[in-house]
Amino acid sequence: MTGDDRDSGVAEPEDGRGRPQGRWDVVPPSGDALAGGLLDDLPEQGRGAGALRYPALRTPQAAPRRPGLNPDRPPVDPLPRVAQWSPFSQQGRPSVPAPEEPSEPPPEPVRQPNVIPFRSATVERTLPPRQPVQPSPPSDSVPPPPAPPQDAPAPSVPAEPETDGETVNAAAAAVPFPDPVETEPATEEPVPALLEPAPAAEAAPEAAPEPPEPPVPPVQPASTPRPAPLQPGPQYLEQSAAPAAHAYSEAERATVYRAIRERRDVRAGFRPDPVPDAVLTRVLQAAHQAPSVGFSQPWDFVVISDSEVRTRVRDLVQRQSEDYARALPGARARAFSGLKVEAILDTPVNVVVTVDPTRGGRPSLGRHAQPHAAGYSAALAVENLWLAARAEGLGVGWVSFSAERELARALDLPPHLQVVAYLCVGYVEDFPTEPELSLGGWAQRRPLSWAVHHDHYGQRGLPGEQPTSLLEETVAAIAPLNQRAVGEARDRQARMTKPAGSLGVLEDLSAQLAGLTGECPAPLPEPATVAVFAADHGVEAQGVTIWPREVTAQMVRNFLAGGAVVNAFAAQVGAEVTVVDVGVVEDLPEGPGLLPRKIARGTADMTLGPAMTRTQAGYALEAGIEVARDLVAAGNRCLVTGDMGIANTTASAALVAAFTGQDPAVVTGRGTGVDDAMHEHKIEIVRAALRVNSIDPHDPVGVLAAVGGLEHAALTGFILGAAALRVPVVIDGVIAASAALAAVALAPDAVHACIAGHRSTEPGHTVALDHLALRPLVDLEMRLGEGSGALLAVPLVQAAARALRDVATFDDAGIAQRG
Ligand SMILES: O=C(O)c1ccc[n+]([C@@H]2O[C@H](COP(=O)([O-])O)[C@@H](O)[C@H]2O)c1
Ligand SMILES: Cc1cc2nc[nH]c2cc1C
Repeated sequence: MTGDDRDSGVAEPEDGRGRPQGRWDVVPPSGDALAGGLLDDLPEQGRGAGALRYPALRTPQAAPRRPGLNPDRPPVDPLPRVAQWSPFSQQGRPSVPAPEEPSEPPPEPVRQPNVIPFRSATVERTLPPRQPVQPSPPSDSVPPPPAPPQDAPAPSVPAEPETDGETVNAAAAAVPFPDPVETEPATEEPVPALLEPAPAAEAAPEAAPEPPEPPVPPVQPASTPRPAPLQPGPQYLEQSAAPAAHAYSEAERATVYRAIRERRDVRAGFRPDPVPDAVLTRVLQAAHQAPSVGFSQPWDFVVISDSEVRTRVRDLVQRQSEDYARALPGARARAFSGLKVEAILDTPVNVVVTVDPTRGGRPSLGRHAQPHAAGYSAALAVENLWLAARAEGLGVGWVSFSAERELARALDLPPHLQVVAYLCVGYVEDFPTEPELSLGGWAQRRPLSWAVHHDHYGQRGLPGEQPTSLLEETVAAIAPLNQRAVGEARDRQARMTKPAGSLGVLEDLSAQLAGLTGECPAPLPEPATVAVFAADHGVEAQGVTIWPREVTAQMVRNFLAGGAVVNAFAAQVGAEVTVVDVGVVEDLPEGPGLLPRKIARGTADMTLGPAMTRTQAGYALEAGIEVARDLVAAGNRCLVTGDMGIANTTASAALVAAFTGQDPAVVTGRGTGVDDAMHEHKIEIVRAALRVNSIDPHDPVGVLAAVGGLEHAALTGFILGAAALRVPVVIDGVIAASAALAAVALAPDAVHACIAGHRSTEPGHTVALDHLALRPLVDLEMRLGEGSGALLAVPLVQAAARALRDVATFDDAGIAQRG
């Protein structure tokens, strides 16, 4: 073992299970092998048709291909496309049992009788009928929703409420979400973005008010006659039966929604004017009226104007933000340097909101089961303060760049109090029209529809809409390249100060980026981020790799510690690394950089039956889509695929064979480095898996479930998610390419979002890329995985976009064109 190996904590091939390197003798499929399988005990396993399942995803024959970047490209795949597959279930999502739990035998090869056309009106859903929402009684902790009178017009409410961190549309440059997508014919009409529309014109904030001369209104203003307090009991029930009885007038409701919509986390542009005591008291009163668990009112407000105290806090914050900035990769660091994180000394007053989690002592109604509820209550006080401040024309900035205990000490808080929020409060020159973080492209607002589920998590849709599955919705959003933008790119390339065609493949690439984003030139594909999907494989038991399964978890730890090749290459190209555990057998440490999305503790041995259930494959697909969504909403404009999973080149070979029809001998490679004998054996194992599982390439989810891995399914979702959001996704080696085959089988136009980062030495990779008609950008005889090859291609992708954006035309530069 080398010193490096020891450092990384990665076991060598002969480690752990006493398996000598080069071992190739086969463990024949047997009941014993099954008992040791990794398949989780999900409800439908081997339990027949009545149990929870994902119906087969099938579509009628694909429509003729629409024009892509290269009309001469061979059709990607003759398979019928996508389908109906529903993650809906009446049962909760099963938890992942501990590894030592005995697992059930894997299911029978999945047969799906209930094949239904995609988006057919006749799709049978398991959803119970939606009940009308009853108005809830007012209480201290649940404010009544303002139900509009049935016959009254709806109040002018923007399509979307707001959170902090924030919006999107104001800065077009900050919006990599799908925008104008043209199906033929080309049109200037933008296709609605996946993001919510901009707030209506009426939502535009007024000019910041002059700090008012404080005519001090009463602390409890009573602008409207107060209705008689409701009494509990029958009378109360009667009153609540009339839905509109307690609604505010339309104008009043519009004002409430306006304050919510226009609240901003303000960092800059504060005025020095003092906040009058009466105004500050009103705002604090609003905070103090917040709902709280068990009516415990666990907050205190420390109002700070002393500049010495504020300087102390500012110094703490500065130190933390410098540490944070140092850890950021390229494009993120540049964006962060332009952000103002605090206005501690720029505001006349700071307010610290604290929580006493012990307030009220023992009879802690509501807190006994949910100990965090005290902190949540204090956060509600913060929101009340924020809204009231907005109504008063005061800006508020929440500074969270300081370690809580450090801050508590700096503020001399008693040890039983915790800091919930440090707020900078003052009058402002202006309120930003959109959240500052979205104006700067740091993050984007997630559409409301992403966050609303019905009855069961995963049944998504706005109220009144028919819920759809994430896969269905994602596939439906995938469209061809925008031919207008492609044409503009080609036209511009012809006029750029370079001989025609001299940028070779990069010209195709920049036109693809323009067509994908619907903009010419396309926005620069940065920041880039690599998502490394990690999982284990039951087929590892068949002796198809020289490395023990435990290395998967060990390498994940290495990724998180920053010690792997993916970390080095990501640092080199300024990308962020996110590791996604979709199926590692071991428990992994919680912490930054790891997304815990474990669906099962590895797959079952695919030579004995399906590697996964359809449900597992479906959850993994969804996990991948959600990771893509989250990374794009977090401001990333270039996604990179990564993988880690001992034995996953075997599953990749099986997938490539299944989707391309090639013989296992052609597509099966040596993975991490097997010798001739083990290679022959590996080919036979792939053959066995394809034989045992009845493979129907027209059912991509079925293929993934039969011979794929959890990371393959998640990568498929990741690629589909990127394509739906019209963000480029750089494909790494054979694992990602086999997932791309599944993605393109589900949604043929997904290929337009794909950029082949490199060519791995695995033969199946070349077969897959040829099938997809993708040309790799880098060919360095690499075969590592992790996203390493794709990361090396990221600067090329960015250079292609930059050339189209920055290079002058002959006209601009006053250079005569030949001929
Ligand atoms: O990306 C590739 O083309 C590639 C080629 C060979 C090996 N790998 C990596 O090696 C591991 C699987 O190799 P094996 O031999 O255990 O199947 C897995 O973690 C992959 O990321 C990856
Ligand atoms: C050490 C090691 C590192 C890897 N990275 C991706 N796959 C891998 C497989 C092994 C064995």
